[in-house]
Amino acid sequence: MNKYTDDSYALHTDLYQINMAESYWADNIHDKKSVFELYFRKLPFGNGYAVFAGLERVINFLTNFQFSESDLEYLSDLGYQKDYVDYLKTIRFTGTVRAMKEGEVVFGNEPLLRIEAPLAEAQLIETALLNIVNYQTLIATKASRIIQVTGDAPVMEFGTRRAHEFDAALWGTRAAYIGGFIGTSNVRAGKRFGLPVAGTHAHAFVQAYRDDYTAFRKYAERHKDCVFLVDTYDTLRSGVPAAIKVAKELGDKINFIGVRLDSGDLAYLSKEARRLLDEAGYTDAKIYASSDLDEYTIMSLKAQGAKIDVWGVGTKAITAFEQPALGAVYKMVSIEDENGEMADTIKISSSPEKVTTPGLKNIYRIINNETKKSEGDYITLAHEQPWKKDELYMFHPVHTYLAKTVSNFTAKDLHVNIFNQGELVYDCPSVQEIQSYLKQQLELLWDEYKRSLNPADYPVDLSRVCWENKMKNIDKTKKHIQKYER
Ligand SMILES: Nc1ncnc2c1ncn2[C@@H]1O[C@H](COP(=O)(O)OP(=O)(O)OP(=O)(O)O)[C@@H](O)[C@H]1O
Ligand SMILES: O=P(O)(O)OC[C@H]1O[C@H](OP(=O)(O)OP(=O)(O)O)[C@H](O)[C@@H]1O
Ligand SMILES: O=C(O)c1cccnc1
Repeated sequence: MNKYTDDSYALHTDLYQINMAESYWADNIHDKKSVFELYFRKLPFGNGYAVFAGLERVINFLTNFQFSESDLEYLSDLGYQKDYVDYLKTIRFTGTVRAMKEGEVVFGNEPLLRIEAPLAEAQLIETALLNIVNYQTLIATKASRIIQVTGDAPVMEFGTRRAHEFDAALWGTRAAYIGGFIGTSNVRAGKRFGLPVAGTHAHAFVQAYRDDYTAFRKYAERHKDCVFLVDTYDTLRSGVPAAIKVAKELGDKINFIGVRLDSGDLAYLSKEARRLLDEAGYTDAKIYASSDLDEYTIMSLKAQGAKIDVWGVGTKAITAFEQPALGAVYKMVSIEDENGEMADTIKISSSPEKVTTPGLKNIYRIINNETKKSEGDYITLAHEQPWKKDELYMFHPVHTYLAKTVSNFTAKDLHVNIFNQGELVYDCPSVQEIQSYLKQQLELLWDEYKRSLNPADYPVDLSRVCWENKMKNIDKTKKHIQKYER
């Protein structure tokens, strides 16, 4: 039996964060002001955009950030000295955070969260923030990708049984809803987040009653809304005819919503099921389909003329099938120097995409006032005021010859204030509001960025000031390092 109570998330971190914080504390630099940014470099699934999710849980985590007595006891047992453990006991999150709203359409190299906090605090929260944002953003993006293919047809989330354990099912379901799914079969997620819950029934129900007709009849005697699963024995000879028979017998006593197909050739079976339902007069009855569906299968089924009205998607959305992780990172961009001034920091790498962009920054979406479409995103140093400019010169930060001048634009600040020196200053919207926010933001994007196959590259540019500052820091840091090279 484990003697420690699992009663906080403060240790939901990598050991090296605790060790680094210990050195900062021992060296008395733990309270130095620092700035970190959380961002990913590459869009997942080859998609043209991603959907930011995870902020609500990040807020919960930071609000409650505190080592519990059992955390401290465990750290003591691991061998950490009493004076350091006593310091950890006092730690709370006292930083300032700006972040994208959940449901924001985001791209590579964009600061999704900007954390200004005492160095030790900023370090101790890194792992949990990445853990939350990486997963939820990945699932919201996968869901949105599926929604781009299904169009107006509703998609239900069915993935809990295949999710990577409880937390992934719960928060993944929420993320899928943000991405555009209309509801979930997970009842706990419904209760917790106010998501619509719905469902049909399983093959076991038909097996329990031995035949389709008896099973559907028993189901209908107790449940008004009926979607009958018709593929347990023989979809077209037994399942669909039994559904029609029960619908006729019970008439207005039930709301015969339709049937669900879960195996076989979904294109053929859906067309035949449609024909049988229409011939029986049930032209409004819906055909649900599930069975390892994802955006590719759905696209193919639509191309085959499948008559499917509602899609049930489980495994491949909740597990982010194809790409198991989003590679978001958390990088220091600025730290207080010996004189109490903020100084830029940079990480240089032989791969250009891994070189960080130094300084406290903001990010804007540049919206063309005539087309109402976005021209691209524009990252500036915090003191810049792009909204005051009449013209903006936007250029690719690596291939700088790719450039354009934009006029008559609105610069929308993509960050909102979340914490101000430890105080929460943001009201989390409901999941329904987040879902509709995403829909509105997608309207700003040309279709070329939204297609699932080979989408166009969306511009994420640095202002000239920000770009020049980055180049200056690369030179300066190289010179500094040369002094230590042998
Ligand atoms: N007409 C179709 N075109 C393309 N893909 C299809 C079509 N019909 C079904 N599929 C997909 O093909 C796969 C078929 O799955 P699989 O062979 O495992 O069996 P199944 O018919 O679903 O039966 P079971 O789940 O009982 O094993 C699923 O991913 C399904 O979504
Ligand atoms: O296919 P997914 O996208 O994951 O959707 C959820 C699946 O869960 C249920 O199947 P079940 O667990 O009974 O097993 P099955 O795959 O054999 O139908 C349901 O009938 C779907 O097939
Ligand atoms: O309600 C359903 O049809 C359902 C729920 C979970 C998994 N598969 C299907």
